[in-house]
Amino acid sequence: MSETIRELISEEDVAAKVKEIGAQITKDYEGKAVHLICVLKGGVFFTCELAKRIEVPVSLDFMSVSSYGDDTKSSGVVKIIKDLDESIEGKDVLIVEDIIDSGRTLSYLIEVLKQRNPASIRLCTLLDKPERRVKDVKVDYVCFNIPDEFVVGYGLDYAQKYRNLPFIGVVEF
Ligand SMILES: O=P(O)(O)OC[C@H]1O[C@H](OP(=O)(O)OP(=O)(O)O)[C@H](O)[C@@H]1O
Ligand code: HPA
Ligand SMILES: [Mg+2]
Repeated sequence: MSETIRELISEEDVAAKVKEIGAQITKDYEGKAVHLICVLKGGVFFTCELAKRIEVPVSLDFMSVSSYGDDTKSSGVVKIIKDLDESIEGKDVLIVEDIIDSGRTLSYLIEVLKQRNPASIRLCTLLDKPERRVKDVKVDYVCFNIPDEFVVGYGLDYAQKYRNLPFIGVVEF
């Protein structure tokens, strides 16, 4: 069975919105440094583009969690595959995600990171699917709200494919 991809958000629209959110973050963190935590693998493209649009000092760390495996449905179990390299104690942490869907991944991650005493913790996501929420998550920065469809591109995968698409597309089976 092979799938096709229908464009949902163009490369140009993503770039413009990332710039806008970067400017908002710059304003909100004025006089501080921001410690970005990229949630691998999906968050990596967005993190790189967003970091370039933030004009306060930025540091970066990476965490890898997985709940979807190669499926379009969450397993419901979030696993830490790679933890952070550095302590976040006293830092202003901004978690950067590609998508909040059921909310399971982020509600788990926020609980884990809160225990480590950061000065603050906020969440920025490229995409939000609010209709699908199972776990409540407070999202501070959202680039796009999207309908309940499985999307790929700009870091998001279906069975590890399509992460490198420069736009956001819907998978049609
Ligand atoms: O809100 P949720 O329902 O928990 O879904 C969102 C999470 O699922 C995806 O990760 P995935 O487990 O597919 O790992 P990946 O980023 O390596 O593709 C996505 O990148 C988010 O981290
Ligand atoms: O729509 C999606 N696409 C890719 N990965 C995902 N993980 C949660 N939702 C999605
Ligand atoms: Mg995935």
